[in-house]
Amino acid sequence: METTKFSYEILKIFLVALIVYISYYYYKYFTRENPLSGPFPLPFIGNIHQVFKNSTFEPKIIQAKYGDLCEFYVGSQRFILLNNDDLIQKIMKPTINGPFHNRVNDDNEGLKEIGLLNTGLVFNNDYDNWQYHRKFFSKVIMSPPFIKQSVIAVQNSFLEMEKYWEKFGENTVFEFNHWITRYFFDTIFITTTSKPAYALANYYNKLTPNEKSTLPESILKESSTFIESVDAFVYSMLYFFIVPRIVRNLPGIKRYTQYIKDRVSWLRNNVDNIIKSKREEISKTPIDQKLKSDMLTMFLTVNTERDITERIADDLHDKPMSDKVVQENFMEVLSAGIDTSSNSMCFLVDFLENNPKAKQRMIEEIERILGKDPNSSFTLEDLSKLEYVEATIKEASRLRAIAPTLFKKNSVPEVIGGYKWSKDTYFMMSIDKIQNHESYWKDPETFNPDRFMDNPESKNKVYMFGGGLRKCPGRNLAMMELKATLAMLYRKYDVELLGPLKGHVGASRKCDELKVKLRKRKNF
Ligand code: HEM
Repeated sequence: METTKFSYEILKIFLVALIVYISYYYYKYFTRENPLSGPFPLPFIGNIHQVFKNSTFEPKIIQAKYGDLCEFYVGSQRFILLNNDDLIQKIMKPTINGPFHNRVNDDNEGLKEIGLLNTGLVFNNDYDNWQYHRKFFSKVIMSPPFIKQSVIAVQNSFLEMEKYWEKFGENTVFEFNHWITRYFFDTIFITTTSKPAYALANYYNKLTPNEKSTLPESILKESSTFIESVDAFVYSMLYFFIVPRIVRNLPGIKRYTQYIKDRVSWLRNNVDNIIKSKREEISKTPIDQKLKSDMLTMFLTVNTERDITERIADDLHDKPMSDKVVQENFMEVLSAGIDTSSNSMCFLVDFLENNPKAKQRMIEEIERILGKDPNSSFTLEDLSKLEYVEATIKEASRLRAIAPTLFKKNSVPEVIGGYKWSKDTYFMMSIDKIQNHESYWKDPETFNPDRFMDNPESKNKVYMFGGGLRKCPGRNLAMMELKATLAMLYRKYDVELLGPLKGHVGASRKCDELKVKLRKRKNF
């Protein structure tokens, strides 16, 4: 009897709390600033069920129904969805310490929980701290010596990948997306640490259990778990940012939340080991001997007596970087630099194989500029002459943006789309829609790299690398890598697609499956 009464009291409290929550939720909704059209939100989830379809984030569905300036909710968080180029001009201006500098609010509990708020670059709201990291990042990654070194690394990785392809023979079905992820992983890893990761070799060994290629001792014990964890780390950014705590902790979902947390902490521990080993290498290198010029060594020596960065840091930031800060920067290089390039490459192959005329034109340019010998090496200067290849990359990115949505928020009240918005409004730019908007692009659905050759100005309307002060600092490196990879693949191989590309959109657009056959070209 007592127990029944107690349960009844608990139920009563629960119901009252629920009614208060729902009433408050809808009070906030009906009194919101500048009501726009958009789907009606539900308590707790908002419009999650309408923007996520088959695990894919699809704000385009909202735009199609509610227009270029509209809104939707995730939980109780309101997002203003911007779907045309005019609406984002102010946000994309590179203004120092401008009002749209940050992507997220200072109090985002999810990003705090996963340890991503105000660290590194991506979710760093502390302008001075961000500026220090950014300066360092830009000076290293965008510097011609670093990119020249990467041109060599990318060619070496491709040669290694081909060696394995040759062993399999021409009738093999290759899971292109898996090969290319490992190829970019090896390339980025060697340029950032001077150490080989052997991700390609490990993958080859996994596919051929009877014919193992022997591997020397590596700094990285488990390259496939490492790649999986980088993947989870990238996903954690969207997941912890967007999914409300209450949903993350629902029975069933909680296990998945824990899985992501475990992967991220596994990655952090392993990155710490790499840093430790690099520190040891530096301390064991005699003082009169030159240190390696990789990115990790730069991070670890900046503002020390062995600084190899030629004082990239400025007088305001004159302290060495702690291991924690190095860990954050290094994880951002891995998370931002591998998936983005490998997924771009998969979508490019898919487009080119479905558009033989553009492919032919691209191959002609490659052969004209790099020569007919498919084994000859090339330089950064050679790659910079590949204009049609660049147009192809832009066009693929226009149609299948790797970052199909970008978030920004305003730190002071601002006017966007004719409405004045209070500070801390979330704006979501639908890059997918903006880059396919029929009011700017002729035949937007058609793959046509020539549009950039005929009208070079329109390149500025493609936001492959975002915009403003936070535009991707890896853009020169990424463009070089994509051009080089397209050139090495297409000057030597005929690619046969064995089915449609399968993919989805999570934190970024991802290729989940691309099966191909690779045959050496007949004329070679
Ligand atoms: C095809 C390859 C790539 C694509 C499509 C890409 C795209 C982007 C985009 C769209 C942004 C957001 C910009 C904005 O908010 O306006 C971004 C930011 C960023 N990217 Fe990339 N990226 C690529 C490769 C790389 C590489 C190779 C690196 C580093 C090695 C890198 C490092 C970063 C970092 C650190 C940020 C955050 C910058 C900040 O907040 O200040 N990315 N990237």
